[in-house]
Amino acid sequence: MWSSPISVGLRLQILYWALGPLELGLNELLRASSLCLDKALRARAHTLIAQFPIVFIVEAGDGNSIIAAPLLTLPTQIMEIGEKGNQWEISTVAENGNEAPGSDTVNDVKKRCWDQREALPGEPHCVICGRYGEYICDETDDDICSLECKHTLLCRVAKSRLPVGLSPPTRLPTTDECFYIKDNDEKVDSKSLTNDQTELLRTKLKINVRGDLVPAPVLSFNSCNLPQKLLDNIEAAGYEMPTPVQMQAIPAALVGKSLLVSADTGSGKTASFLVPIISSCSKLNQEKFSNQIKPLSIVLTPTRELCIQVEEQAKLLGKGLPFKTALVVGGDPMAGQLHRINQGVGVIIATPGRLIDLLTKHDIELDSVSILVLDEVDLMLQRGFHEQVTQIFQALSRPQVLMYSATISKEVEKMASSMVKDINVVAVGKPNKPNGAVKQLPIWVESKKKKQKLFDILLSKQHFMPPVVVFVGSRLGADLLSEAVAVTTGIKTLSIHGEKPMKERREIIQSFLFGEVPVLVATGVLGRGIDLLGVRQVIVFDMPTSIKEYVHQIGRASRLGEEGSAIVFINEENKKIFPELVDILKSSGAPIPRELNSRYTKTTLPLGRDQKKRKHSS
Ligand SMILES: Nc1ncnc2c1ncn2[C@@H]1O[C@H](COP(=O)(O)OP(=O)(O)OP(=O)(O)O)[C@@H](O)[C@H]1O
Repeated sequence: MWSSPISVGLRLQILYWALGPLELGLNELLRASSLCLDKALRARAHTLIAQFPIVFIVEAGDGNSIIAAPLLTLPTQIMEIGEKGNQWEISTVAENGNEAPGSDTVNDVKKRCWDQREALPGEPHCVICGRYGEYICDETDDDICSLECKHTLLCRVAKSRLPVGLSPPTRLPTTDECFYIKDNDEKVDSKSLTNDQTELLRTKLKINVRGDLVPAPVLSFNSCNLPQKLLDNIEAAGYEMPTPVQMQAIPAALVGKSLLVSADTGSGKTASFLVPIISSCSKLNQEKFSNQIKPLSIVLTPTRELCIQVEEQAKLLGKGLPFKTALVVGGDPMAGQLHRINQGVGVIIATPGRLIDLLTKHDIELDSVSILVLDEVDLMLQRGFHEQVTQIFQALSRPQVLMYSATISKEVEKMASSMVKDINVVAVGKPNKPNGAVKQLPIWVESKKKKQKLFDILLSKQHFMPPVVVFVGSRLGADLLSEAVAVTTGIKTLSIHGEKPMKERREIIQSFLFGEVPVLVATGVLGRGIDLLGVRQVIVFDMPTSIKEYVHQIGRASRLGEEGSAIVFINEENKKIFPELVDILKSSGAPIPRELNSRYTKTTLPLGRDQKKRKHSS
């Protein structure tokens, strides 16, 4: 056991680095301070330790009494920070995943999750944290590692039994790949990372980058030279640390790179373009163009709902800064939108059709627009939107272009590169795959039995996890199904689709998010980008015709890596997407229904010799 006291009163910092086998000098380490005694942070840190070999370096806030040096030679250490009298005590509690020598907790029931060791291959895993599942929870018969995880498990079970309409679950910490850093004084200078270190960091964060001179990822919002007010707003929004896509995209966008970014649904892509926009606009407004009344940036999204949501987030992050927003969507009066733009705005958030309408009917100068964002870019470059987007693009004078989606194909990449020269590609995680936190449960259901199956699920205490979004393929279908659900099950249900007036759509989403209505039947209008906090279950009643839309729809069941589930109805009518669906299900480790498997095998396996002959002779 190694320990060292630090006098209370000194601000403590935890510096850490996912080192792997690499050895770095202290000066080369990323500097990142954080409130090390915060319980949630410690829990998260321990999760990180479970994933990577990490060195924790602890130093006092005055920067002098660095006690990290001896640790650098020990690549995997787990440190505990505790209070003793008026001293903080720091001790090694584990090394390389084993109990630390002298630990007296070996035979006791483990209290906390991080007291438990990693599970070896073949050993039982804790259903909550994945560590060694040393105990069995009597109430549920699940393997668990500690009292702490037992408590979490029982809370979850209790929550899943809550009656319909109660408040949505609280947020869990962000994904494990996220690093918590909150350095108050010292700025992390990513330029000081060597190429090898940058590569290592990107590998750890599953970031892939193509293009020239893309800056290294940052581990903290504080490292981005953002206006202090913006940093305050980020903190007030509860963003303790950047998500991986934000770590890479924010610094790259801030140096003016045009980007094509793909990352999982619910991984924080919106803030990764809003933060650079707000930063540049408010700096411009403050420093040079205090009287600037021309719009400085444009965000285009495919739906009104998404525009509203992006504007809300922009307002939240831009609060108190010289940065105004204008929402330009159909359904709201154009005069008000025009008036707002003429007052001078930092960003116009618009659907392409309405913006073109506004531009053709009124004289709006866009020559000051320096950033254009295409959210859900794969959809924006598809027929229907492509022409409008090109028209808007041509009205601008060579802006920096930031394009985002969870699904970006090679074809979209080609189109993006032909539209914008020297575009840099940033891909976080596995491209075009569903968010791994969403458990997919495909069920083979014949079309005429789908309604009954849905009612059964909604009436089942075990399977119904409100609030639930049910995705259907048509507007009429949405209305009819929502009515049928309400009548048959007695559960309050509403429908939402593009034919309903804007005001009504807003109210429906609100009552759903407030828990007044536990089931919402929606068309694709809610399929992309919408951040339905609290929704952990999606039912895909009508399988969309494209696998991309499927990935987006089931993505509504998880935000920032929180676990969710998607029950998916499939049958013969979806055969066009069987190959892609099977591929997605296989790569996600999801079960594949027998009927799907046999049909897929029939349609995709190369013909055997006999079959070929028969085919030839017929
Ligand atoms: N750094 C952060 N820390 C904590 N929460 C965050 C952070 N960044 C974003 N969020 C929250 O995470 C949620 C998901 O973010 P967002 O909607 O931007 O995801 P997305 O990647 O755009 O998803 P989709 O592909 O579904 O549109 C939002 O509620 C957002 O407020």
